[in-house]
Amino acid sequence: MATTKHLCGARTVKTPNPCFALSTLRCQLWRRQCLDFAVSVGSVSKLCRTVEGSCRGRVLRVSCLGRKVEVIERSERKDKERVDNEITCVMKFGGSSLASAERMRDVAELILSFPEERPVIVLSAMGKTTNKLLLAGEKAVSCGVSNVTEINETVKELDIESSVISGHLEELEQLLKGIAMMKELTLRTKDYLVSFGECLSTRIFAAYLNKIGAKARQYDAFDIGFITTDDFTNADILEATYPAVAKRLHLDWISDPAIPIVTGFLGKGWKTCAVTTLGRGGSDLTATTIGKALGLREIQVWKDVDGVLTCDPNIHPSAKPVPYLTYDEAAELAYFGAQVLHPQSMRPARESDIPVRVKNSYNPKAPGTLITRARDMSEAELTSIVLKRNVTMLDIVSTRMLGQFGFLAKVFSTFEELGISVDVVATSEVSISLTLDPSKLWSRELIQQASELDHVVEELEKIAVVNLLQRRSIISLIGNVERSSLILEKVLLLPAFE
Ligand SMILES: Nc1ncnc2c1ncn2[C@@H]1O[C@H](COP(=O)(O)OP(=O)(O)O)[C@@H](O)[C@H]1O
Ligand SMILES: N[C@@H](CC(=O)OP(=O)(O)O)C(=O)O
Repeated sequence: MATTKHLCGARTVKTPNPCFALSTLRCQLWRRQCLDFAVSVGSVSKLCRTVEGSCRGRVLRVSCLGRKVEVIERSERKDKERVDNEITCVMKFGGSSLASAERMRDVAELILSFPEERPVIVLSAMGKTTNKLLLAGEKAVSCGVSNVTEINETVKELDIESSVISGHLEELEQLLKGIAMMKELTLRTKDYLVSFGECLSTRIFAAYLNKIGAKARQYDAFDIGFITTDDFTNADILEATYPAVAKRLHLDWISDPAIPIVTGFLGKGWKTCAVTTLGRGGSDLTATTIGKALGLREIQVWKDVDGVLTCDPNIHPSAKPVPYLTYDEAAELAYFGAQVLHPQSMRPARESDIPVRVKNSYNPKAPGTLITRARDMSEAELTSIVLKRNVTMLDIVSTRMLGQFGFLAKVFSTFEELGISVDVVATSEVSISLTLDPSKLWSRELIQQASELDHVVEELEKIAVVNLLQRRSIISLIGNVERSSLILEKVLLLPAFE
């Protein structure tokens, strides 16, 4: 049974007429950041009856009786209680699912095969478009402009008006000419350049859905409220994104329902207002952010594998799907190198407790992996093995005597001052070995990286002997921490380690 409780402060609003009551209520809801719900209340204000809708994961009911407006929060969310026609889930399709015109058709068919769902669709760039755009940018710097013609082929094959993307293709050509002229490709320009991948794929897909009679509307994430830091190529999503995205998608949905097709990976820097990207694979994060913003029932990420696997299938082809994971396990897995999910993508899902399902767009019948807050760990030992390559490692040995205090504090304050993120740490009293987060280092220019590393070593050499080791790897075992001794025992007894 769902329990009900009054929303404190907005319980009863006595006003001269119901419309006035509703506008007062709307103000209160706006102040509480219940933006999407405030909008839906606005749209039914003329009916002045009872309306129920979800807002940031909460189900709210508003009853209007004459001059009284009552707001009730239903604390238990139940599917059957959801308002008819509400958006139900987000479905994200990555480049691996959208490699060709034929794949676009399959994905459209897949989406329409779930008539009970009313999804928001998040798309990455088609196939390897992001890499190709980066390559085109680098070529433009060194030897002039190259052609990006494959997209035109897709448009032809799907029988879509070329005008859908012609403006963007012209803009892309101009940009490449600009890069060739300047002989410079900054991080900011790189983000603008790769954004064409998602801007084009979403426009093509929305046009195709509309052509086959499924009403769809294309959105650029940077235009609907995805506000980020200005860290080009590795931006973080800011809190203001949630209410803004919820408001925009909800408003459009209730006034003129159409399947929203949103660009993954992209945002808008809050200071520069320039296009930013969320780090490679960032469309997963776009999907979970939309899930949290709209308080959806489920977030689905559709890949080219049967879910999260026990290891990278490119390393071990007989890797098996893992049926259940917790948000924490999935985040660790992603952070320590499993390419299948973006490292930050679990955060919005965990914060709003929305299940994430990893599915295979090439094999939709496979159950995939369900990621939730908790799972039955009674049988769990080792869940997955992950490899992270290209790691920089530092061995730092104190030059001071044993028993002197403050050594570790000095080491970590050096990293803090230089703004460098530390990954894995092993310590003894006079020595410390640590690895540096490659994603944070990759986001900077190579020259800058090298000089930053030199600077770290220089600073640390004031208190220690430092050995810098590059191109190392970390192998992580993701499993039940309560059984870590057992797992380590098994690992260390493997023949390869004998
Ligand atoms: N532990 C793992 N489980 C599943 N896939 C993995 C794992 N480690 C690496 N991968 C690779 O990740 C790929 C899927 O991720 P990705 O290419 O980012 O998909 P998409 O482009 O659809 O977002 C798989 O094709 C697989 O090769
Ligand atoms: N297109 C971007 C963003 C992304 O999320 O891609 P994918 O979903 O294909 O990993 C990239 O290649 O990084």
